[in-house]
Amino acid sequence: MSLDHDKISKLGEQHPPPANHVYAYGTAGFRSNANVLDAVLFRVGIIAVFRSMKLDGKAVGVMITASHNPECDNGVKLVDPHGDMLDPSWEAYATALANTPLDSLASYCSQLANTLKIDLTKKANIIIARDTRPSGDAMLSSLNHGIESVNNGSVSVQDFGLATTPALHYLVRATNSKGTNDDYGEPTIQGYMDKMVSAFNGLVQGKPSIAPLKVDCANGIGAPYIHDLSEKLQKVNAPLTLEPVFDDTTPGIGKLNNGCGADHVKSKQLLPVGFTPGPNERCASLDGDADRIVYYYNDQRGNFKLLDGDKIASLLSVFIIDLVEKAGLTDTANVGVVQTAYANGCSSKFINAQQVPIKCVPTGVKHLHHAAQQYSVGVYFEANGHGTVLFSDEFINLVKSTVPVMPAQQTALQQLIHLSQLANQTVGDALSDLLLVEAILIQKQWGPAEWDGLYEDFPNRLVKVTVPDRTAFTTTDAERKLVTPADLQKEIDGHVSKYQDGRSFVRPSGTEDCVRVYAEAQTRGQADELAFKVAGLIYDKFDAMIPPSRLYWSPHSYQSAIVRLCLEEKIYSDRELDLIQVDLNMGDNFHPSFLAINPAGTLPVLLILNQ
Ligand SMILES: CC(=O)N[C@H]1[C@@H](OP(=O)(O)O)O[C@H](CO)[C@@H](O)[C@@H]1O
Ligand SMILES: [Mg+2]
Repeated sequence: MSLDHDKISKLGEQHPPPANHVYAYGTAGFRSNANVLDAVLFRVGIIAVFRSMKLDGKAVGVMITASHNPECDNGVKLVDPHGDMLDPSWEAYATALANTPLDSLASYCSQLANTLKIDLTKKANIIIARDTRPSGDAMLSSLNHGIESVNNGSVSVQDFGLATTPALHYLVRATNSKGTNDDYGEPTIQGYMDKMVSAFNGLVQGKPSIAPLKVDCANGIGAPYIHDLSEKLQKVNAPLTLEPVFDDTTPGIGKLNNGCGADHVKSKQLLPVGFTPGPNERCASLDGDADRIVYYYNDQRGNFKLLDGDKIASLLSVFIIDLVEKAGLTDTANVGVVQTAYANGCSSKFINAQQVPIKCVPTGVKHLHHAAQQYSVGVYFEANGHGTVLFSDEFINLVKSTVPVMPAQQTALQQLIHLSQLANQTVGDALSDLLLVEAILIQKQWGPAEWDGLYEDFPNRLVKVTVPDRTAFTTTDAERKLVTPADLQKEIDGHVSKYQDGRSFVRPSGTEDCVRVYAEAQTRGQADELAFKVAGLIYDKFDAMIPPSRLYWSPHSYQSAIVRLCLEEKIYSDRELDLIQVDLNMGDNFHPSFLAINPAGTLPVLLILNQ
């Protein structure tokens, strides 16, 4: 059987790629402004069918989302039959197909099917979902056209409409495992919710309730899910009440992720705009597709305190180790935590002190997920709040086959089973993580301050630097050290050595055209200063490529670098800037200053000194 070239060409012509646009299937699939994605969606439809045919008709997932990005963006990523990310070897095929010119599209499809040895007579099953973005409908229709263009009559499509990313991952795994020994659950949204609620209930039954949790839904798809979850918890009299805020999902009014959501809170280290929780009130923020969550609260003195992915991982690992010990499995099971270079140094110290091994891997969920699979119980979290807990089959079998000798051991064994059913086994999941955290807080009867008291974070700063060519930056040691540009690492180390507990690294972003600079140190001022000094090194190196400055004075090279950064990212009007007072104690010429960061939250755009 061969492909119908006419059909592919005719349908493909309705979705022409824009001129001179190069696409890449990155860490988060294809992602950019929605207005250049039409052709990509069409081609992803083709790849999805091929992938499913190649895997004997097992369901593969397609999620249309741009997560925490602004509402005008969109994106698409593929989910493999087990519910995890697309096999990396296929990322290259997806990239190649997305960049194929229209006139060779049909022939390239045949070539690809040939290379991949795809039996074109096979069935294919595609499961689709999308987030609340206004461009979602058009994206969906391009995707369906792509699927149709290679439909041999045995392609089935299940469209779940608006859904969160982790729900889609669940649906794919549940669909493929239905009726097997490895049944993951009912392949419906209802089944997804019910599985979590029932596992949560198992963990908290009979416990006294704790204060309500305010949940910032980023004005995204998480909103209806949190409302639904809240009703379900009420129905079963769970000791937890959810209070959704930022839950307006009206498309096209620009509210999605705007001044709210997990990315805003984590990267700006600020509350959602206009949100004023009372002292010690526990709050959480989801991102636009509800696969990330961060917690926070204002302490008694009104200081904003962030409980990010590292704090969540720490809470989970403390709880899990205790359960494993009570279950009598410490000698047979290995519990481990997987982090990236962005994990706060204090979290790593804390986790190590609990005798839990930590593995540091490169940024990107696929790396964390893979590393966590090596443990009996693998807790993985990116600092930005994306993560989950994976339980190996061997460990679950061990728990099920262990005969308890004491009631406390029996309880611990049962709780481990509930935990394994509550934690999403396919991908980071804001709802499942929320319930995991809440179950632990309920068990411990802790408020946010007690949880926060596990350890105190080092202040840290993340800035992004636009460079002419980010591929000039290569790294080693799980991205913590630069290999190229030559000698830059030595210069970074030189700066770092001047700070007590200082740490800083530079790596090229996998999702944006920039390099990221991370720094942490003992005080906020030192962390900022170190980040800017390292950012300055990069600017000084690439001096010639930076547009001429028309701004301010520059007594020190790195400072001029910061000022020049403004031009790259354009100057925003005063009203758009968030002014944060920082104490930049950088030598005699410097005085307490104001640092302004742009609305994206990462880049310093203006330093007003001598105020
Ligand atoms: C510092 C940071 O938060 N980086 C994010 C970001 O990757 P970059 O490669 O840094 O652009 O997007 C990834 C995909 O969403 C996410 O996995 C990762 O944590
Ligand atoms: Mg997301």
